[in-house]
Amino acid sequence: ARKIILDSDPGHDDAVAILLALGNPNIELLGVTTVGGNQSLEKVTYNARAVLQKAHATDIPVHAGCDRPLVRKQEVAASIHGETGLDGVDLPEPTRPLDEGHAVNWLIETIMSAEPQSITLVPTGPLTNIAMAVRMEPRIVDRVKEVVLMGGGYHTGNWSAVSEFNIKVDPEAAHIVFNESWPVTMVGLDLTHQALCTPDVQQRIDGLGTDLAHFVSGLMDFFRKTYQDNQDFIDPPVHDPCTVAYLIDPSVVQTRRCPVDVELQGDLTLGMTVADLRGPEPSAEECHTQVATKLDFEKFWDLVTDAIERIG
Ligand SMILES: Nc1ccc([C@@H]2N[C@H](CO)[C@@H](O)[C@H]2O)cc1
Ligand SMILES: [Ca+2]
Repeated sequence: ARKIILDSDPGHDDAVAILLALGNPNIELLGVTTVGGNQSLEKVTYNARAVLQKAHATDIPVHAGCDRPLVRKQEVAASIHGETGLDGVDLPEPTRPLDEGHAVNWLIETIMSAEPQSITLVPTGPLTNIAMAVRMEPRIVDRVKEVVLMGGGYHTGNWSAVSEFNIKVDPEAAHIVFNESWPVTMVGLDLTHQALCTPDVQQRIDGLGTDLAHFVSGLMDFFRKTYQDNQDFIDPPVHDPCTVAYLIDPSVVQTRRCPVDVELQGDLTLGMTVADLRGPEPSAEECHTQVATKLDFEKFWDLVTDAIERIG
């Protein structure tokens, strides 16, 4: 199984990413680290613990990380995820205490003590923790198998005309992550806006009939409402689990190898992930970054539904 660490800011779609990682047998979730993003660090950390509790996964460690971006002031997405960061459902009280120690230290220790190339980093929030880890221990870059992150977009934005929330709230951190030599797969909005939780999809999940299934359906009800009210979508795009789905079955997500860098200076373009799609596709030796382009909608939702069913 593919060993992964989810660095997240739950968040309705982060919650689904956690469940997909827990429920799919091809993924071994080593732990969850949290970062301030969709809501405050305190709130997203509680949410991560509560989602794991909901899935009876109290063996999974949760470490809290950075509570704000490296340079800029914190910006949350309460308009989308609500005041708690996971509005719309009742959360169980976590029984597992928050794990001791800062997430950045745990990330470094875990990666440096593991078999080289055995751990995949899956960030689904702002990249503050990952950037800090790289600066504290540069050797993790060569030991991590790859980074598959939800963030950015090469032809669209959601927090400005051209930039995506996870990148825009901490563009300096993203610049660090994209410019290290490790393999980076950017699962951006171009891909994740295809991962719509349509009423049919939601009914299929709800129809599993379990408490967890109804919980996920409740998350989607709230997410649909905020996406309709604030982003002019009919159905909510469930961004974060697209990263895990790609790791489970690469055929679910088509990719295109290309240089990607992050804008730090632009007035209009701050946080934009600029992908150079011109010319022939470079090789992996020439270019360490690739972007996700096309989702296999049916396969994706099969994986999500199957994972929820397996958790029970
Ligand atoms: N409008 C909006 C803002 C932030 C997010 C969160 N940031 C990423 C998508 O921009 C996902 O990780 C999701 O958790 C989703 C929608
Ligand atoms: Ca997220």
